[in-house]
Amino acid sequence: MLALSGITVRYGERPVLHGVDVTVSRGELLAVLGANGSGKSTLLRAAADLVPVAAGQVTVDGGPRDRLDLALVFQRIHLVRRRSVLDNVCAGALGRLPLRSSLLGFPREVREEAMACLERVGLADRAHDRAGSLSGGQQQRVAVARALCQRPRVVLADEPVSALDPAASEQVLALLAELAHVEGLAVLAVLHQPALAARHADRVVGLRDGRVVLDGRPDQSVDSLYQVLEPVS
Ligand SMILES: Nc1ncnc2c1ncn2[C@@H]1O[C@H](COP(=O)(O)OP(=O)(O)OP(=O)(O)O)[C@@H](O)[C@H]1O
Repeated sequence: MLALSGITVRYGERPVLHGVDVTVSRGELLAVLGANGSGKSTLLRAAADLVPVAAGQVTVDGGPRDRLDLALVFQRIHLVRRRSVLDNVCAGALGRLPLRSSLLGFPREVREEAMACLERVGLADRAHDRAGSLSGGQQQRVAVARALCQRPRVVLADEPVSALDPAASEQVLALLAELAHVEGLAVLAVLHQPALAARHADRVVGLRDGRVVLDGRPDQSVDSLYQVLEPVS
């Protein structure tokens, strides 16, 4: 389980998260919704240790978090476009490989594991194509495969479908839900689309001005999910 407890983040003097408590169980896809500036990305960055927290703590399965436990998927897809799809997925394993072996090319076991990750996202047939030749939705699925190849316990996805068309968005969200349900990962995804959250997430957290204002099942009321997105009057 990923547990964020009492997370407070300030940028300069300005508090952006005020003692936020959020948990994501293994096997669960949690969607975080909120208006622009409500603190969603900051929460994800705090979980990933990419921003200093003024107070609170982050644990994974009850212990201190290890960088390798957490795999990140971003809105802007960071693939090496001129390298093969397979090499990009292999890069997910870099954190656990000795530098020498990665400089010499990825070992066979890693390439086999990366291939299995590509099968998982339905792109094994594109393994030897240049990553840059894939569509945006396919590239995001490669980014998910790379995250999987890291063997994480937690996946943190920051607006993973914001740049994708509706069909590709559904595919990527369904894939993230499957990783949670089948692989038993804890998956936290920051989303802007309540309808997508309602269809795919197991639980939804709503943030408003750096505070949790909703935490529940996504089927409770899509209206209440939309209300979270309304700016504070
Ligand atoms: N590096 C930074 N330095 C200073 N202020 C920041 C920084 N990053 C974010 N902020 C501010 O913190 C607040 C929360 O930003 P954050 O990006 O977490 O919100 P968000 O909910 O993810 O927004 P969006 O939906 O627009 O991506 C905003 O007011 C933003 O201006």
